[in-house]
Amino acid sequence: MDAANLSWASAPLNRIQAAQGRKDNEETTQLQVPVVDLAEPDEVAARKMRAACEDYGFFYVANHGVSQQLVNEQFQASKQFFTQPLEAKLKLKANRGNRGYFPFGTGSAKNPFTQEDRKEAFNAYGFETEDEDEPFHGHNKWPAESAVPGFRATMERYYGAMHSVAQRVLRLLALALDLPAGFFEERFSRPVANIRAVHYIAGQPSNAEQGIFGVGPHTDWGALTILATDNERGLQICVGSTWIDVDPRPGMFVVNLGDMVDRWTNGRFRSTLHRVVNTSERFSTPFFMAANWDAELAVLPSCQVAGQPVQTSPAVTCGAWLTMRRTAEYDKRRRMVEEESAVTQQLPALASPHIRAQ
Ligand SMILES: O=C(O)CCC(=O)C(=O)O
Ligand SMILES: [Fe+2]
Repeated sequence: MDAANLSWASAPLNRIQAAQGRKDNEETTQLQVPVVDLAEPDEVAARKMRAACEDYGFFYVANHGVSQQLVNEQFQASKQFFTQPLEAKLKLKANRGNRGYFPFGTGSAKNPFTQEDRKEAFNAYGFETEDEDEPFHGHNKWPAESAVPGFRATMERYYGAMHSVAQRVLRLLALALDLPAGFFEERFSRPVANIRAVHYIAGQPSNAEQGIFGVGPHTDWGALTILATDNERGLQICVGSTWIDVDPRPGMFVVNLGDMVDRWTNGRFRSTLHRVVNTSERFSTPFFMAANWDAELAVLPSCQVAGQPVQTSPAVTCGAWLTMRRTAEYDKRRRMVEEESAVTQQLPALASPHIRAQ
């Protein structure tokens, strides 16, 4: 390992501290999640992605190739879905497969230390199986075509577009790690991936001091998340001990890394704690992509650095990791989370004591 490789472990904090101390026209420069322009040559985009992944675990993507019309149609479809009477939505209530409808206040909080999230949501995956007992497997639960015309077709089209963006991001991510561009292809040949339409309810604003959130502080379980939001603010990420806003930017998506990339890279590329503090009604649609169900989450050889501890225990598969994170969520089994979860590793960084107090 050369000196340049050895320095990556301390690079993120150094860079962020430098950014915090910098003055620009007498005003302190605000920390800003960087933009990666997907139309730039691979080596340029990969270099920017590398810095963003080390410093923030978050970046915007511009020139991603998805039309604004499809993004708008998707939000229209999502609104139509949530406008249905609760009774109709409850017929699609999600079960073990994590597919279908998640009503407001029914245990969908991802962080066992906060109150339930102030949102309702709908999940559909890019694959279906006959096995309804296995977590994350089974059939999607679409509403009848007559109930929400065009919903399924629009969401499936949107899923396809997100999958294409994700594949481009994965190639750049491999280059950013000095690996061949196709390195991740095999691990994502049958990804556990889904779109999640989310509705943060009107009249249910967050209150961070009271531990009330649209989505409580959490890390994402998978490898990559590609997020579209409406124009309402709300997303915040934890950098050092500060929460910074990641506001909507026209024509761009927000991409963040999940726990799987954090594990593969031994923490070099971060799965960053984030939350939603919304003040009014808000719609967002994350696309979550985890690896193949049986992909191993062992640290990549190129990310094992002499002198750095390696996250080895236990070596898990993608499916085991997802199942464990979900079990921790639903059962609120704190000990399991404390032992295993990146959420807990980052919790001491939180400013508000209320979050842990419950
Ligand atoms: O709605 C957002 O802005 C982010 C949602 C999120 O972080 C999640 O669902 O994992
Ligand atoms: Fe998230």
